[in-house]
Amino acid sequence: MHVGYDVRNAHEGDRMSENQEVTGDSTIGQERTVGQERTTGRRRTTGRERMSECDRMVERSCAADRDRTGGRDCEAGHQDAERDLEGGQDPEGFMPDSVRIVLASGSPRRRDLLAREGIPFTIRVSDVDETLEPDLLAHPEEAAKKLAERKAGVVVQELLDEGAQGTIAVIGADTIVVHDGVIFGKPENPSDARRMLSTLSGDTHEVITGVSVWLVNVPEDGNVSLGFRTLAETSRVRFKKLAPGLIESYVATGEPMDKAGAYGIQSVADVFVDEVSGDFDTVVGLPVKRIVAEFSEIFGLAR
Ligand SMILES: Cc1cn([C@H]2C[C@H](O)[C@@H](COP(=O)(O)OP(=O)(O)OP(=O)(O)O)O2)c(=O)[nH]c1=O
Repeated sequence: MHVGYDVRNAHEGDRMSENQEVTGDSTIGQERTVGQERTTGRRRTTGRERMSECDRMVERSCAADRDRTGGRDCEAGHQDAERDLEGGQDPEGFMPDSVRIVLASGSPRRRDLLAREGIPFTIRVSDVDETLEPDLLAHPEEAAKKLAERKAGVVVQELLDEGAQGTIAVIGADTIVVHDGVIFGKPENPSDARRMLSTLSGDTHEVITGVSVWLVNVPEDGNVSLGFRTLAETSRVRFKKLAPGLIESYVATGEPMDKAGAYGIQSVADVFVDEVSGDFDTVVGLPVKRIVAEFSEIFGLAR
């Protein structure tokens, strides 16, 4: 299967090159290597608006897709691009000989899940504002996709700012818990964690993980090509009735604080769970099987 990217060469309006003048602060994120050794040139840039430019690009892409697909969502639009490529049209000659994979995440769960696939990758952690615009709060799947796009996009911009060369696939992801249409991210404090767990107790909720994969190609002539595709996977989790004492002692461990919905199904909180419908890894934070299947060409080139 061809990889479904909305392929574009850098051109007026979509250009993301190292020459670009943007403003805002930008401490380059830390990069760690998993699977094999790599080094990355780093420089500090100042006064740049990297994120807003990536956001603008995402918005333009989604709007263009909506126009093109008669109102269907961004993912559907990108699937149209996939079909174009499957039809043998790859005018940009986008698929390279080898790809470097970057996981744009500080989540140890995502690192472990991707490492399990035996694919070499580096980790790049970036500070991304995860505040959701009010209109997205009512559309959880779109919200997870948007945050995943932001996380990958900010790392793409950093890499371009640093003058990275070659072909790089950047993966961003975001996991949210949704109960009765209300989005639960990470708890703000222990009492927020208690509130979330009490709400989830004895009921079923969804866990949505959005994943955005950006493919960037910077040949020696500096003519940047860039495409991305975003998907979301949903699993349903049914919780047992949780006794207040159990919630209290779990919150006291501190474990809920960095997890959407205030629990980690992969650890002691598995005792809260009656049933999972759907992919378990999606709940933990990364639907790796789907990612590897849908982006098999990229991962094949990275091995
Ligand atoms: C529901 C659930 C979530 N989680 C975690 C996965 C994510 O790490 C976290 C949701 O927060 P995210 O904002 O998706 O991710 P993150 O901030 O941890 O990492 P990054 O943005 O750098 O990629 O919750 C579990 O580990 N187990 C679970 O059962």
